[in-house]
Amino acid sequence: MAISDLKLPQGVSAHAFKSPVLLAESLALNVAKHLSDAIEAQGTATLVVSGGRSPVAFFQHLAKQALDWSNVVVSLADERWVPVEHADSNAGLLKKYLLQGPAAKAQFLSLYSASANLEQAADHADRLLSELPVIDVLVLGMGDDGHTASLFPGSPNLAEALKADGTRRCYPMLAPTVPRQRLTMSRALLASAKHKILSISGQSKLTTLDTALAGDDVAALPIRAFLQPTLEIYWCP
Ligand SMILES: O=C(O)[C@H](O)[C@@H](O)[C@H](O)[C@H](O)COP(=O)(O)O
Repeated sequence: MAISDLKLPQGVSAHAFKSPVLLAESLALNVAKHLSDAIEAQGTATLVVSGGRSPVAFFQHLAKQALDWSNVVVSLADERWVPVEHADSNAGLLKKYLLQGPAAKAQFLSLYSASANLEQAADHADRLLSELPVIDVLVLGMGDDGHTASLFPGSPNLAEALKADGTRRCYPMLAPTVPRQRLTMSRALLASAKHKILSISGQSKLTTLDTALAGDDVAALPIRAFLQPTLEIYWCP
């Protein structure tokens, strides 16, 4: 199927690119524009990004954008509960590819803490996130199973974390794959972002999106929580 076959609701738009590099370049320009507009309007800008493997090129392009990085706060939609030195750490990924050069001046707000257990780490991140300014730009990813951030179908805290009007900012979650212990921003916090973007690649994710658009059980496919105004979808094969 093609991205133009998706039956997108009003307020949800899609951009298709021929390659991951072209997507990364365009996404970086779009995000940088929103961040510089926010800095101009309010003095600071807040960016929340996702981890995984596919955002590397986007991070590298974004790091090259001329921005007043010292006035940018960066955080993660979700984190694996591993120290920053661990190969699976999203904070580690960010430090390696985004918070480099001038972008190293950005303030990074980490969800990870070396607490006694995952629940305590989530409580710690929840408190810390009360200091997070309004999110100007959110970049989500999505798995083939319809998870986004670390809102995984079947995870014990999913129903709570998916509450549209919830006040908690961070939840402990269990992923189906290692590292299983995750920390995720709640749906309510993620949805409060002013500009929401979903960046995905590959045919299988288009199929997941098509299935998600055809139903409304958010717990079955948590990405459904974000397929509503306003969302920009970036896709490449
Ligand atoms: O820490 C994580 O794993 C992510 O934040 C996760 O939600 C990711 O965005 C999706 O799993 C898609 O990952 P890819 O874009 O690498 O396929």
